[in-house]
Order: sequence, then C-alpha cells, then structure tokens
Amino acid sequence: MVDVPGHGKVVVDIAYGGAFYAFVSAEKLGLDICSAKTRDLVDAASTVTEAVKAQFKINHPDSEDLAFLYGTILTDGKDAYTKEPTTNICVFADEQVDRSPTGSGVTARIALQYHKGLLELNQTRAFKSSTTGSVFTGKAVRELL
Ligand SMILES: O=C(O)[C@H]1NCC[C@@H]1O
Repeated sequence: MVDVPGHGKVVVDIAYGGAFYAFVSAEKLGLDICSAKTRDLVDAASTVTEAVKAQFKINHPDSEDLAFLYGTILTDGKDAYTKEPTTNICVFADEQVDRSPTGSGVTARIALQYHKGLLELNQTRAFKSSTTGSVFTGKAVRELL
C-alpha cells in the first residue's frame, strides 16, 4: 500500500524483470489508459514512482546497483489471462515513456502474473503499448527461486 499524493492509499505491485517497476492499474488513479492524455499518464506514473521511492526500500539479492525502482507501469488492469493483449504504458528513468511495451517491464509483469497464479509456465501472454500499439509476447519458462 502506497500513499500516493492526490490519490490516497493505492495498492501497488513491485516486480523485477531486469529492473524493478511498480505496477498499478491506471483506473485506480482515475485514468483510462487508452483515452487519457499521455501527459496525464506520465504525471500519475511519476507520482507513483516518487511515492514508492520515498516509502519503500528496494532490495536485490545479488546486486546493490540494481536495487532501485526504475519506473512505474500503468496497466489496463487485465492481469487475468486472455488471448487479447493487455495494454500498458511504461514511464521510466527521468519521466521517459517507452514506445514499446518494455522488455524488462513485460518480463517483470509476467513474473508478477505467474506469481499470482494468473499465468502458467509456457503460457504465452501478449502486451501492448498504449502509446504506439506495438505488441510484445512473453512467457515464464521456469522458476529460479
Ligand atoms: O525495454 C526495456 O527494457 C528498456 N526500454 C525502456 C526501459 C528499459 O530500459
């Protein structure tokens, strides 16, 4: 639970896929990921990033260099499996917006969905960028920990 200025207490997931990201449905921040202005999505995502950074310490088991939040990914909330792509926007680093669904972000989201029992091993899921419509697919292939 993160206290997000302007939005109150919001449940946020944090997952790692080569970098750490916070994940939250845009709807929980009062935004429709498909129709909202990119500026508004960036502002909301950045507010989440700053709130998580201020309220949580991120740990990485092997590398202190990787122990930081790289950004926030706003989603359409469709984490339960469907064949249709689930849409997201990745706002990372210094308020940069990825034109793709984000390799490390998709990897982190797959790990999160697998962890929640929403994806099975070798079940391919598709992810779409809300800004460009580009699609990545990915799947969890084995557990490491
Ligand atoms: O797709 C990726 O993982 C990279 N693109 C933006 C955020 C990461 O650096």
